[in-house]
Amino acid sequence: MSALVIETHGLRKEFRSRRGEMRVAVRDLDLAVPGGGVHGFLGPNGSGKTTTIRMLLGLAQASRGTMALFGEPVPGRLPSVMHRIGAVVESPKFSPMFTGRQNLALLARSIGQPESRVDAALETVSLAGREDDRYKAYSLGMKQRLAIAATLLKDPELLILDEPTNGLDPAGIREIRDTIRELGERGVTVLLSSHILAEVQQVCDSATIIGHGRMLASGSVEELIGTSTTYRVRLADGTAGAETLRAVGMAVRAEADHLVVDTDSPPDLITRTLADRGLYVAELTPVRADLESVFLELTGDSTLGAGPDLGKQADQ
Ligand SMILES: Nc1ncnc2c1ncn2[C@@H]1O[C@H](COP(=O)(O)OP(=O)(O)OP(=O)(O)O)[C@@H](O)[C@H]1O
Repeated sequence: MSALVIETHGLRKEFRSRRGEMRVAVRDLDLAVPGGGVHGFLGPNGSGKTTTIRMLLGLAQASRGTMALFGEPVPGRLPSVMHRIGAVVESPKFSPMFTGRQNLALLARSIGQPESRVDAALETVSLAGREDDRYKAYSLGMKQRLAIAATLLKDPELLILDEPTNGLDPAGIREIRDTIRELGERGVTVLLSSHILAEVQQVCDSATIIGHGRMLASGSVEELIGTSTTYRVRLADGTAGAETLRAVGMAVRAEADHLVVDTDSPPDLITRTLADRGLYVAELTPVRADLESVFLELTGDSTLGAGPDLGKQADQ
C-alpha cells in the first residue's frame, strides 16, 4: 500500500459553460499528501481547490486522471475507505433548535457510532462548556467547530477541510487553527485548503500550492514559504542598529528611514539586542510575505485566480 494518504495523477476537471465554452478548473494535477500532520492546499480563490476535493470525495466526476486515498483507487474503492475519512466541504445541516451535543448525539446514532464519542469530539474542538447551548445561538466559529466535531465522531485518519476559517472573526480563526494543529499533532492527516498564506505558514507542516488548477510547488512549508519573519525596524541611529543586529546573525537591509530585518528569532530579541546597546526602537512591525509575492516568485505571474480567461488559456 502506498505511504501517501492522498494521491492524484494527471487529474483534470473540465466544465462546460452555459455558452458552451470549455473551462478547465483542474489541469493535470499530481497531488501527493503524505500520512500524518497538516498539509496545506494553498491557492487563490478559483484555483481549483474545492473542485479537487469534491472529486476526491466522489462529489464530482473527474474528466481525466487517477486518484487514490490510502492507496485505494477512488472513486471506485471509496466505500472501502470512506469510514477513515472526515470532511467539511459544505456547511453541514444541523438542527438550529437542538443543542450542539444533541446534534452530535443524533449524528453519532445515525452513522452507527457510540454516543460516548460525542464528549471527546466536543472537547477536541473546545466546545465543552457550550455543548448545551442551542445551535442557533452559536457563533459562526462555534458552528464551524461543531462541523469539525461531527467529522471526528468516526475517529478519522484523514480530515479534509475546505477553507474552514472563511468568514470567521479573528478569535474564531485562532480557535479553528489551534484545533487543526492539535489534530495534526495527534497523528491525523489533515488536508487544509486555504487561500491564506499566513494560515498555511502557521498551521501546516507541508503544502501544495496551486494556481489556475495546476500544481506550482509542493514540499515542506519551510522549503516553500520559509519560516523566518521580516520586520520593519525604525530607530534613530540606523547604522549602529544594523551593525548590532548583524553581529547577532540577523540579516539586515538598510532602507531610507528604517531597517528590514529577516530573522527566525522572536521580535523581542531585536528590541533587547538593540536596547542592550542603548539603541531604542521607535517602530517594530512584522512584514508578512503574501500569497501574491510567493506566486510571483513561482510563476512570474501575479494573476492568481482562474480568471475570466480560464477557458481560453493555452492548455500546455
Ligand atoms: N459546477 C461548476 N460549473 C462551472 N464552473 C465551475 C463549477 N465549479 C467550479 N467551477 C469553476 O472552476 C474553477 C475552480 O473553482 P474552485 O471552486 O474549485 O476553486 P477554489 O480554489 O476552491 O476557489 P474558492 O476558494 O473560491 O472556492 C473556477 O473558475 C470556478 O468558477
